[in-house]
Amino acid sequence: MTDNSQGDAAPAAPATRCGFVALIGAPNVGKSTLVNALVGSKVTIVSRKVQTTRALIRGIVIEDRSQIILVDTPGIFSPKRRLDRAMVSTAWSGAHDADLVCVLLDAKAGLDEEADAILTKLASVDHEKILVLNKIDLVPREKLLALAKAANDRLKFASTFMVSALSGDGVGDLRHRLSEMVPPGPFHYPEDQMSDAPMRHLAAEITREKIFRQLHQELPYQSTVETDSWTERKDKSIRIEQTIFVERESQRKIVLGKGGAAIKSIGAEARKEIAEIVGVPVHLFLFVKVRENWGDDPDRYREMGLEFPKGK
Ligand SMILES: Nc1nc2c(ncn2[C@@H]2O[C@H](COP(=O)(O)OP(=O)(O)OP(=O)(O)O)[C@@H](O)[C@H]2O)c(=O)[nH]1
Repeated sequence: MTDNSQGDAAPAAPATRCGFVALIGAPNVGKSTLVNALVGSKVTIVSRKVQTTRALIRGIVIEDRSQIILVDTPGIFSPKRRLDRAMVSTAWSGAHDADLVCVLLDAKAGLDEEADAILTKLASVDHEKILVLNKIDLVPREKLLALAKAANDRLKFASTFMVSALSGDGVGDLRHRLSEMVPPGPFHYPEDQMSDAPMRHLAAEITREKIFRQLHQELPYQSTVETDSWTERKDKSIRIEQTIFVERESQRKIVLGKGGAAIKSIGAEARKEIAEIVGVPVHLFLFVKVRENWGDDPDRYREMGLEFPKGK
């Protein structure tokens, strides 16, 4: 890693920043509207269909020299059924993995039961948190100040923003603050891949899930999947190439299966699910590669949207 902050060598280019920001809020607080306002028209947002099933990238913002990757945390509500509880715990783990947490409250609804449950739960998340009061166009100023104070009394927030995602009011300030708060580091997504990035990432997640479902008893370590290319063809179908990385030759054989049976079935399931989401036919090509020590490579963790465990 290079350090541009000291030394008297030639002046370095200003350092970049990049980080994952988890958006947390009860249903209907305006998350989608805010993502659209933050991102602008640059990046296509992942289909709404998949929001309820897994945490995923909602949009990528470039501000100054920072790349801000907005991640969704689906299903943050008071879970009643067991299945819902499992889903919510996945969502919260998304919050733990992110670099920053952005908590959205509906200013009109105030600190209702759902908002209260979220604030309680957030007490166990160590990352810096930003409070965003949305829909300020619907609420008189005094009420906003009282709500900001009440929420800050409940939980320590690094900053509080009052915005209207719908009108765009206050959104620029929020974007700027996020760009300052994400940690220093290289962009995770090259700028020429940004518009595909959410879909590439989601497609890799889907394949990873299929591998896990089919092979978790045989594969002791988690493999990692990367989408190498995503090309739209003339007939509107999409050609996707992915590489599955494993650590040993023996694991490669497991992923391939007898006569390629395992990879064929993983590919068929993943292809079907990706095609359902994108709504056009998909041609999926999977490759399996042995890459020793990928578990020690910070980039692989980033691909998975995880923090590289420090100090090891
Ligand atoms: N008046 C007003 N309405 C808003 C604002 N932001 C969002 N809304 C409305 O609130 C409703 C819910 O917004 P969504 O962005 O779909 O909220 P969400 O449920 O958090 O998003 P998802 O979880 O992605 O479905 C929509 O009708 C929006 O138009 C705002 O700043 N002001």
